[in-house]
Amino acid sequence: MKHDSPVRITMVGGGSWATALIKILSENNVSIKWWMRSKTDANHIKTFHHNKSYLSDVQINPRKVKVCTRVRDAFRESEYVILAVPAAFVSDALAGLDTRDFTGKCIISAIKGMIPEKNQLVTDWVADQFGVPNSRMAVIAGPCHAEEVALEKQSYLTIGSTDLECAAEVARLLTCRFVQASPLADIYGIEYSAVMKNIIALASGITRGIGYGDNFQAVLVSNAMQEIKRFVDAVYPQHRDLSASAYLGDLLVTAYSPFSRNRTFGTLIGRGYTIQSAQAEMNMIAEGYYAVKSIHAINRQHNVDMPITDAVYNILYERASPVAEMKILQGKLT
Ligand SMILES: NC(=O)C1=CN([C@@H]2O[C@H](COP(=O)(O)OP(=O)(O)OC[C@H]3O[C@@H](n4cnc5c(N)ncnc54)[C@H](OP(=O)(O)O)[C@@H]3O)[C@@H](O)[C@H]2O)C=CC1
Ligand SMILES: O=C(CO)COP(=O)(O)O
Repeated sequence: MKHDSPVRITMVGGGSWATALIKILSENNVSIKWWMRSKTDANHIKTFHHNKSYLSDVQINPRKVKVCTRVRDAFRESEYVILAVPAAFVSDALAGLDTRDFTGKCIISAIKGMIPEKNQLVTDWVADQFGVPNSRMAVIAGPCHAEEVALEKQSYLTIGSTDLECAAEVARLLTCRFVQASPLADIYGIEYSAVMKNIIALASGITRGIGYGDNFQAVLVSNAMQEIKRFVDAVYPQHRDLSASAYLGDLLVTAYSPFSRNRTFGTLIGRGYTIQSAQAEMNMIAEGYYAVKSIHAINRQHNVDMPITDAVYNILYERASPVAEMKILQGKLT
C-alpha cells in the first residue's frame, strides 16, 4: 500500500461506530467519502464539523472527510469501503448499487450482526449480492466501544480476512496514536463470535436487571465462552485461539461495559420493560436482538447445545418470563 497519496475510503453509516472509525482513520493519510442517510446530519457536519446525533464531541476534519447522502457518489474511486450500519439496514443503505460499484475494492464489514431476513453473515451476503471475492473482504473486530474511541482511550482492533495481506493493509489504516490493530486469518470465526457475544451481553444485562450478582455473571460469561466455541467450531471448524482479544476480549467488554448497547437493552428487559419500550428508551441499535433469531434458526441444522442463546431467544421471541427463563438457565450452568 502506497502512503504518499491519501488512501481513498468510503464509510457507509452515520452512527456512533462510523463516527468513531472516521476519527481513527483521520489520524492517518486518508481521503474519506462518508455516506449517511440523514441530510440534516450531513449538512450539520459540513457546517459545524461534528456529528450532532452521535459522538458529538468528535471533531471531523473537513480536509480529510467529505460527507454525502448519495451512496453511489461515496463509492466512486474508493479503494476501501467500510460498512458500519446495523446489519438490519445494510441492504437499505446499499440499495441501488450493483456489482460494478464493488469491482476492485476491498470491502470491510465493521458490523457485528446478521442479515435478519437471510440469517446470513454480512460478508456472505455481500459476496452473494455483489460478487466480491473472499480475498477482498475483511471484518473489523475486537473489544472497542465507540465512546472510548471518542475519548482516545487506548484500544485494540483485530482485522479478520481470509487474505492475511488484505487484513494487514486494513490493520495499518486503523492503527493510530490510541488504537493498535492486528491481522488474523479467521474471518468467519471472528464474525460469528462478534455476533454471538451480543447475545451473551443481552443475557448478562437481563440477569443484572433481574438482580443477579457478580458471582453469577462470571459463571454466565465462562459458560458463554464454551457455548460460542461449540457453535463456531460446528459452523466453521478451524484451529482458533478463542482466548484472543477478538473473541474473549470482545465478549468481556460487551458483557461488562455500561457502554454496551446490548447489555443496556438486556438490563431494561430484565427490569420488566417490554421490547418496544426498551427499544424506544435507547437511541441506538442492539444487534443481539436480531441476531438471536438468526443464530437460533441456524442452530436448527447443527443442534449445538446453546442454553444461553436459547434462554435469550425464549425471552425475546417466545414471550417467556425473564425471571422464569433465567431460573431454568441457572440449573444448566456449571
Ligand atoms: N457502537 C459501537 O461501539 C460499536 C458498534 N459496532 C457495530 O457497528 C454497527 C453500527 O452500530 P452503531 O454505529 O453503534 O449504531 P448506531 O445505533 O449508533 O447508529 C445506527 C445507524 O444506522 C442508521 N440507520 C438506521 N436505520 C437505517 C436504515 N433503515 N437505513 C440506513 N441506515 C439506517 C442510523 O441512521 P439515522 O441516524 O439516520 O437513524 C445510524 O446512522 C453495528 O453492527 C454494531 O454492532 C461494532 C463495534 C463497536
Ligand atoms: O461490539 C462492541 C464493542 O466491542 C459494541 O457492543 P454494543 O453494540 O453492545 O455496544
